[in-house]
Amino acid sequence: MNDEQARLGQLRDEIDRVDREIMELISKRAECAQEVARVKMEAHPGEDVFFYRPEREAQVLRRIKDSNPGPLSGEEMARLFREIMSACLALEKPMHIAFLGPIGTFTQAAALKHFGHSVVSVPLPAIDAVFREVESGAAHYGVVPVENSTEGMINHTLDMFMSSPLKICGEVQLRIHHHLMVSPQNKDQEIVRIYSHQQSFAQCRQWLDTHRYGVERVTVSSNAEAARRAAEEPGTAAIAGDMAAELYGLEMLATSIEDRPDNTTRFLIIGREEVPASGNDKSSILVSMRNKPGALYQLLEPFHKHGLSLTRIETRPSPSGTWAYVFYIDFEGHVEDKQVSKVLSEIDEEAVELKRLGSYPIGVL
Ligand SMILES: O=C(O)C(=O)C[C@]1(C(=O)O)C=C[C@@H](O)C=C1
Repeated sequence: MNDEQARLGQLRDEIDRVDREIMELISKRAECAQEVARVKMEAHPGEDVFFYRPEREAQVLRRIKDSNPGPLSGEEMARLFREIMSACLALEKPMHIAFLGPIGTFTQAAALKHFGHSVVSVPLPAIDAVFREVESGAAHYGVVPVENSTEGMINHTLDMFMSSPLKICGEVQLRIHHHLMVSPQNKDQEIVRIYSHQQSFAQCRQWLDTHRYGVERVTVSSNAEAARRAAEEPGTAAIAGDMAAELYGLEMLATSIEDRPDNTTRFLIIGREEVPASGNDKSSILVSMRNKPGALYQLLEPFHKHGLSLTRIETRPSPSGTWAYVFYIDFEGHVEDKQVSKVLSEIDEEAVELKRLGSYPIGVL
């Protein structure tokens, strides 16, 4: 045995020993989670117990990120703990998560990033179907896209909140990388058609105009559907993400072709109950004001007066004649905070209608 082999042998023995310790500790943690489930059930016999605690998960992940000693990055360590917590929660109660499908979409990637892989993920064909699945109780939570840094708001999601009783329970951001991909059998063929979702075409417009000018672009219902078609049809390619490429065994012709290097989509987690404060939260509301001069000023003034940061304000057309404008507003803070309740009661005095969509932890991962 040479020096290298001897040294590698020692290090691998050490890794085996550490792995055993990690396994014992993870098992201990899983037993604690099982005990937590027993305590929750005993305290609420016969009731619908909420095993998933978004505020607690955000606190755990923040603590891990902040106290991580390295050499792994804080993000990487939090990702590992995300999966451990996901497996612990599945022991308490397997969670059903509805998302805008089909399998292989960026929304599924966002759902797994937020909840970890130990959930039952339920693909649905449309944003309103995700809302319905959660409203009916068939799924515990849902995941829907709400805004993209290149293309702006996903209005369909915003409009759903006007009529839905669901609450926003969390948010997750995903860096979106688009790739041009083909079936390995079609690799050397000329591409005459590219399939993708309309949002992805929009996010890759300049790249396409420069590198695939004149090739037919066909819009389909999702990136995963684009990948499925490219896998079957000779002479075609798809623009989609890593998950779809893997699912349909496609090969990349060009990677990360999005026009903006920071292309990011924000997704919302929707559920049936309100989330207690986690210590670093955001809130969302829908407000309709009377159609009179100074209405927007009246709406925004309480935020300034009480020192609350707005993170987004969007105007949407009213669904009925009585609503002149509907504003969708995100701001920092939780409804349990004194400042937030002051702002909301001041807005309530002036507004035609104020709908609290929920307070939820600012995305950690
Ligand atoms: O603290 C709880 O209430 C738990 O159920 C434990 C635990 C965890 O594994 O840390 C699991 C699931 C919850 O979503 C939050 C935390």
